[in-house]
Amino acid sequence: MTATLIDGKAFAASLRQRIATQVATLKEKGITPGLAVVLVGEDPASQVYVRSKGKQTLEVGMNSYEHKLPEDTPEADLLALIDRLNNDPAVNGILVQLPLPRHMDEAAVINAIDPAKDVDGFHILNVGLLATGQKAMVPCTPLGCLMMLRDQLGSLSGKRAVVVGRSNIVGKPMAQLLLRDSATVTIAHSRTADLPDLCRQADILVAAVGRPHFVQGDWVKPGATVIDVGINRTDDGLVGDVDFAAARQIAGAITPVPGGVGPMTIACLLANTLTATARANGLPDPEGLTP
Ligand SMILES: NC(=O)C1=CN([C@@H]2O[C@H](COP(=O)(O)OP(=O)(O)OC[C@H]3O[C@@H](n4cnc5c(N)ncnc54)[C@H](OP(=O)(O)O)[C@@H]3O)[C@@H](O)[C@H]2O)C=CC1
Ligand SMILES: Nc1nc(=O)c2c([nH]1)NC[C@@H]1CN(c3ccc(C(=O)N[C@@H](CCC(=O)O)C(=O)O)cc3)C=[N+]21
Repeated sequence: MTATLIDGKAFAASLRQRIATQVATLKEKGITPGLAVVLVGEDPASQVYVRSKGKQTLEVGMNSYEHKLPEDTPEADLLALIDRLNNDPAVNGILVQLPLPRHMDEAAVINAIDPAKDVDGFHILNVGLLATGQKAMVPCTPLGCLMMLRDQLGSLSGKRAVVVGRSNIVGKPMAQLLLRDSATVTIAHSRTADLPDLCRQADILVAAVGRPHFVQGDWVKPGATVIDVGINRTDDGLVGDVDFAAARQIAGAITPVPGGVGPMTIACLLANTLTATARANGLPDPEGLTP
């Protein structure tokens, strides 16, 4: 039996459709959500993401504001731009593309964003709200993974989940969301002992490592749901962190790369922008877009 393919591209398209409908309703009230994306430097991969984010933002009926700054921009200039965006009522969401140039203090920049406009969910206030089970802005990649897992499995309660990777942008918030849904969660990383054995216990296996084909087919529990967050550019094109060809023979369901988590990340960014806009206007959270 080969695994069910979890079609992130189609899931994201239907999510964007729902978002577009809700944006249209807001516009009737005279409210147009606005998303500002800030890119510092010339990284070609980042430019691709920023372009597709901008395009999809417009497609759902939101306003898109792009700010491209040169690589050698002083940190103070970036902080001044963030301050302007924080105070601009047309801007409901702010995303500063990471990684930042080495001369900048990433934490200081992220924490300068108004937490209510922090559509990445990286601000320490949002991290703390998520960790304590309060209403937060939730990081887009883990939120997209959660939506696909719930769609695939229904309840996650009591399932054993292993998250490989402990970054602030993927691994840790993914673990928080799984825990909130009452999965039994283990976070693995580069110092984890017996990683293959640990992975073999997982009903839900999330790979966010940044190494092409790192998770082997025989690390997968038969029937498990495998979420591949990895985006690795190789000579064979874009590949994930999971040996997809081998894993799909064993898993119950698996996300492909491309066409899995990536498109859901961008759709969830639009979802968060809509949520931030609703909250800024004292409206209830949009249906089905928050965890
Ligand atoms: N699809 C999408 O929308 C997105 C995809 N990504 C992709 O996801 C991947 C992960 O991203 P990100 O979390 O930012 O990456 P980081 O580099 O910040 O974190 C990688 C994690 O993997 C762990 N790791 C590295 N080597 C090993 C190993 N040999 N065994 C076990 N664990 C290991 C590291 O452990 P340690 O902490 O011990 O060093 C670290 O916790 C990347 O491919 C990235 O491109 C990222 C964001 C969004
Ligand atoms: N502040 C910030 N927030 C982020 O969310 C953020 C970031 N910085 N820096 C970079 C990473 C990476 N990331 C991706 C988004 C979409 C795809 C995506 O749509 N991928 C397509 C393929 C696109 C292609 O072909 O290159 C897919 O997987 O099908 C991938 C990766 C968001 N990130």
